[in-house]
Amino acid sequence: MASGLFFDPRTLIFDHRTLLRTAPLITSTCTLWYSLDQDFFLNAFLHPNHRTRSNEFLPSYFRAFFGFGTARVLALLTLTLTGGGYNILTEKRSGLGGSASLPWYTAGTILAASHLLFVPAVAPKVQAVIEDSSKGSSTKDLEGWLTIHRVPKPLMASLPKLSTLFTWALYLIPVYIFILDPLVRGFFPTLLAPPRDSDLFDDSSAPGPGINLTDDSFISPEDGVPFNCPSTEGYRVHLLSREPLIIYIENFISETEANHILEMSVNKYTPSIVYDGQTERVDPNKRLSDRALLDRDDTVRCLEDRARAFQGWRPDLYIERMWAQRYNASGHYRHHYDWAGSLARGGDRFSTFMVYLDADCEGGGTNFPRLRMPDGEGWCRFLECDGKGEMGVTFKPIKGNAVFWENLRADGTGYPETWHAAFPVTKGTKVGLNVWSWYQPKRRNRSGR
Ligand SMILES: O=C(O)CCC(=O)C(=O)O
Ligand SMILES: [Fe+2]
Repeated sequence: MASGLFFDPRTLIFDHRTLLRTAPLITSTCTLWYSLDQDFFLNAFLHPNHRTRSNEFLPSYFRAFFGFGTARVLALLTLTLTGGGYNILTEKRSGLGGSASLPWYTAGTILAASHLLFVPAVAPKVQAVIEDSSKGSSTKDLEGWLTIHRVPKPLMASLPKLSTLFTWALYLIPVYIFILDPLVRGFFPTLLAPPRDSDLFDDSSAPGPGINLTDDSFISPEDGVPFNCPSTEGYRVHLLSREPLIIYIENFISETEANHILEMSVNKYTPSIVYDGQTERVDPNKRLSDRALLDRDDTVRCLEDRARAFQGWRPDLYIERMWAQRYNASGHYRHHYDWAGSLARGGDRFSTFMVYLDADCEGGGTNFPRLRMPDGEGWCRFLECDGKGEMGVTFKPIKGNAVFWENLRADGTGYPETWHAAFPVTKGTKVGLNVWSWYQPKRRNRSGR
C-alpha cells in the first residue's frame, strides 16, 4: 500500500515503489561513473612520462586494485540485475500501468547482463597485467583492456563502452515515465496549459476542427422531452479527495435501473475502441471490452438528470451519450486519462462517473496509481486494502455504486492524478457505465462579453 515512505509531493506516486523504480538507474549510474573514473585514473599509467615506471609498478598495483575493483563491479551489476528483474516482475504482474516501462526495464536488464559477455575478452588481459606475462610491458596489456571498456576509437575514445551507456539510458526512460513526467505535470501545470478561454473562443477567429457538442449522437442535449424518475432515489457519498475532487457514491443507481440497462444493452455490444488523438481503433492490448450505446429512455434520462444535479447543475456542462462497457474474463482497460487536453478544440471531459452496473466478477477494480490510499478503515468496504503490491487506490466493482471524479482543473488543464485503469477481470463479468460530462465554455468575443 502506498505509504508516502520515500517522497510524497502533491500526492503523486512517490513512495517505496519510487525508490525501487529508480534503483536500476541509480546502480547503473554508479557503474557508469566507476567506468569513467577507472578509465581516467588508469590512463595516467599510459602517459609517456610514466610509462617506464608504470611497466614496473603496474602488476603489483593491479594485484591490490583488482580484488576490490572486481567485487565492486560485480556488486553493482548484481544490484542492477536485481532491481531490473524486480521491476520487470512487478510491471508484468500488475499487467497494466507498467506496460510503457516494461520494454525499457527488460532491455536495460538484458544489456546489463550482457556485460558478463565481456568477461572472456577482458579476463586474459587483466590476468596478463597481474602476472606480468609480457615481462616488463604490462602497460600494453592495460591499453588493450581499457580499449575494450570504451566506445570504439573513431567515435569518442574517452567514453565508456556503449553497452554501459545504453543500459543507463534505457533505465532513464521508466524513471522519466513514472517520476519526471508526473513531477513536471504536477508542479508546472501551466507549461501544458491550453490558451486562455478568451483566446480560444474568440468569435473573430475562424472555427477550427471542433468537438461538436450539438451532435446528439454524441451529446445528450437537454431537449425538454419529459421523463419520469422513480421517487426512491437515495445515494450516500464519501469524499476521497478534494483536489482533484473524487467522491465515492453508494447506490448511485438502483438495482432496478442497473438491471434495466443491462437488459436494454444485451444485444447491442460491439468491441470497444481506443482513440489516439487521430484515429479510433480496436486495440485489445490497451482495451479489451465490449460497449453498447444506450438509448435515451426514461431510466437513462433520469441518470443524466442525476449526474447534472450531482454537479450542481453547473452551466456549460454537456452529458455525453452513455455507454455500457462489458468486461468478460481478461477484459481490461490500461491506464489512461479520460481527458484529452482538447479544451482548445472545443471541449474536454470535465468529469467522470464510473458506475458499476454488474459486478459478478473477480478482479476488475478501477485503479488510480497516483492517488494515496486514504487512512480510514471504513474505506476497505470499497477499496482493495490487502495491498498485493499494487499501487495507489483500487476501487472494487460493487453493483450500483459509482466513483465520481473531476478531470480538469479550474484553468482547464487535466489532473495527472486521474490516470486510471480497469484492472483485468479474472473471473466472471463486469459491466460499467461511463457518464462523462463535457465542458465547453461559452464563446466570448475579444472584449470578453
Ligand atoms: O471499468 C473501469 O473500471 C474503468 C473504465 C474506464 O476507465 C473507462 O471506460 O474510461
Ligand atoms: Fe477511463
